Amino acid sequence: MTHPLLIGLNAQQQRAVQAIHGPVLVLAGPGSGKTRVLTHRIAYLINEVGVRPYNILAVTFTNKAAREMRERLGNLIGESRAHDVMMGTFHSICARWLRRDIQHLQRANDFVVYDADDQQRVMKQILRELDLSEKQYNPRSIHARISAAKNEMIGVAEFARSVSSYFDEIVLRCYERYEKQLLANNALDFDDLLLKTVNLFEYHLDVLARYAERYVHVMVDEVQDTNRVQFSLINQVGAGHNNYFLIGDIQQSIYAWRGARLANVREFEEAHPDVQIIPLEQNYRSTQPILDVAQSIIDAAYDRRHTTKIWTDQQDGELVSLVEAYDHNEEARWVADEIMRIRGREGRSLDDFAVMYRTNAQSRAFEEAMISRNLRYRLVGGTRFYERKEIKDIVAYLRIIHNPHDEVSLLRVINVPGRSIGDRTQQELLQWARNLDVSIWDALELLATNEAQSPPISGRARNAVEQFQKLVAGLRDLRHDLMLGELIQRLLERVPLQELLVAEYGEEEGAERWENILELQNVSMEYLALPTEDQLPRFLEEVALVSDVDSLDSNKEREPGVTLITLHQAKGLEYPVVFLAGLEEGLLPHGRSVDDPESIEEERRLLYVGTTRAKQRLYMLYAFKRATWGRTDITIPSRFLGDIPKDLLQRTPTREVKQMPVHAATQWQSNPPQRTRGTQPSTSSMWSGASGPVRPKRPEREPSAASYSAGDKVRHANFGEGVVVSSKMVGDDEEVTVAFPGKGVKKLLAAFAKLERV
Ligand SMILES: Nc1ncnc2c1ncn2[C@@H]1O[C@H](COP(=O)(O)OP(=O)(O)OP(=O)(O)O)[C@@H](O)[C@H]1O
Ligand SMILES: [Mg+2]
Repeated sequence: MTHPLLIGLNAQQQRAVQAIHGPVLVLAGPGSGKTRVLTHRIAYLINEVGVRPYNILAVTFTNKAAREMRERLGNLIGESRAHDVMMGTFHSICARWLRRDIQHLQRANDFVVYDADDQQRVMKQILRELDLSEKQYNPRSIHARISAAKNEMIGVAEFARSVSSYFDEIVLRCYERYEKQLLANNALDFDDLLLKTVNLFEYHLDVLARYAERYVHVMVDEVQDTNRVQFSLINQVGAGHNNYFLIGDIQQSIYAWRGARLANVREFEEAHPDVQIIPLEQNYRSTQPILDVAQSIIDAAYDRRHTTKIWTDQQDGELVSLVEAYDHNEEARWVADEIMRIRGREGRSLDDFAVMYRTNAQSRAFEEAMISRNLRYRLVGGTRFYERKEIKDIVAYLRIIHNPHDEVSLLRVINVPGRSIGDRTQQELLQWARNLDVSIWDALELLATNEAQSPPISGRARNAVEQFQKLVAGLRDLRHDLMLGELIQRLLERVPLQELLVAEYGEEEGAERWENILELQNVSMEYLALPTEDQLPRFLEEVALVSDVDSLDSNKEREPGVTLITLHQAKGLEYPVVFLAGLEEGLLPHGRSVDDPESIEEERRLLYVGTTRAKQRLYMLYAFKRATWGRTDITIPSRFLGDIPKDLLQRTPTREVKQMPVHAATQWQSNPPQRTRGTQPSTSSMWSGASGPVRPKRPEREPSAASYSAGDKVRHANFGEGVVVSSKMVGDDEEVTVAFPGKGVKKLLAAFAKLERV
């Protein structure tokens, strides 16, 4: 009889679930159920084999994936058991291990994790200290070099040995200081989380033994995108029981630029000759026409050693559409209109749609098009909640309450709200602390206890600094005894942030930002189940680790919306209807990669990943003209489009193109695009659409007239009833100013505010 946990799996998938001893590698194409198998396998191990959840380690690519997996697992075997499985990204798992064991590396357990923004602040401070100009030495590039070194497990000493250019010399000096600064602040950056864990295991075999014994099963999703340090971790922790379950797809490797190594998989096979390799061949996600297009893109790859064939029994389905728009604005408008058309026809939820693109900057046109049509959307990777200034301020306070030696956070809020501790005072304090070789916090304590000899500041500034020290020390005293929510409450009572926000941003924006802070209170509720003293550290850890994709479902009771997402972030996800936008030379493949055949191939795989996200309908778009870097240029369609046989695509004209005398598609039919390999395709041999007749520039759409006028009565979901004061068109949208009795005057965008007339 089939075990319940094997129902809904095909024979190959069942085999993968039941292969529970020794190393197992599942390398299979997109949509073949790898992630589903991983989830079922965990459930099977627990329910059927009797493995304790505590003994299972499962690594996912994003926190969102981990959450989803935990939820599905909860449905299969019950929430409490699912909860005990160690599941998360490499970063979140390492953070938890280090929290427990970093003292073996002579570091304190109350470390803070610096996110990208904090890392930049440190870098900038270092450039200042080294008297290097930010203009000449981009802090971001220097940090990227340091990060790449860390991912290759190259420390300062080893880096020093390999310095071969003047730039490296500069990076080395910054690297040294950067490490020192992080140590002094008791902070770890993202890369440290992995590197320090590998170090911990390398130098302390007794600690490693504990973990290696605990994790009887080690499972990793998206293994093709692991870098060197991540793979070392897998090998270290898995060595105890040798039960590895690694799944991935070589053709979907798209993170080489972040240090991902395909060689990891090959080396794993070499190191484990007994590895079982299980293929999965049936695709359950996409229709045949979509898979055919995907296959043709990947079949043209240089390296075809790993090409896996996938098949589906969903033979029917629409041909993939190829759409040429006039420019990026029309591209966006056309997509938005098409979403409305499909919705009208098929009654789909907005959740069914995703627009994918190569670069974040491409999102703007789509956002505008969605807003003007009143289509709700979710932008993945925009300004995230935790990157908003007011939230970062509160989090910085919470971090110094947790670890006052975190100087980045301390300097961030020492003068928030304004306490007359200006830049000069801060620099003097910093200098003084450096001379005494103590942290700024230690220096503040010396001041407060009057033990300081020749302190650098006096009078009002000193008084203000002492007040600040008292404030933080007072909150620190409470940190073990108060729930996270209560602690935030106390902080807000003592630091008048609400007034500050109103003073700084005005009534409306101030109120909006204050609401964000209140939202943080809601977040704190999620930690209620933890012991009081664990709530703050766990919260801080998770704040630092939320990745872009996680903002997808930050709001639990969210309303449906179109997803706007970059191709890199779309990995592992699926949507019924997908629009791939901007398939042009310079965007995909990206301009940065055109000189390097390896990078071109990675761009090809990126398109493959995008194509295989679609379940039922796929659109591939490019624009005839595009504005980039402030210039509008005529584009060349992506060379990858030339690899798709023309009978697999249907040309879908945009409204405007339809009126053209010479239709691009007709020329194309008689003049198919050439296959291009590694060379810049010439316009003439490619799409006639791009080189076709000169098209008239179409006027922008007439802005429509405002629909509200002064005196109209309206109702808003949060603010209640109000009276329209004025209304005007801003771009495509209507900005309505409404007076709500008792709530004040608000400026609202009609497309968002969902006002009801009363
Ligand atoms: N045996 C099956 N029967 C029905 N549906 C399945 C089966 N296996 C997988 N699916 C469904 O197919 C879709 C793709 O599965 P999944 O996301 O696990 O694929 P994947 O191999 O991880 O893809 P990717 O490489 O894109 O990460 C999911 O919606 C999943 O629920
Ligand atoms: Mg998957």
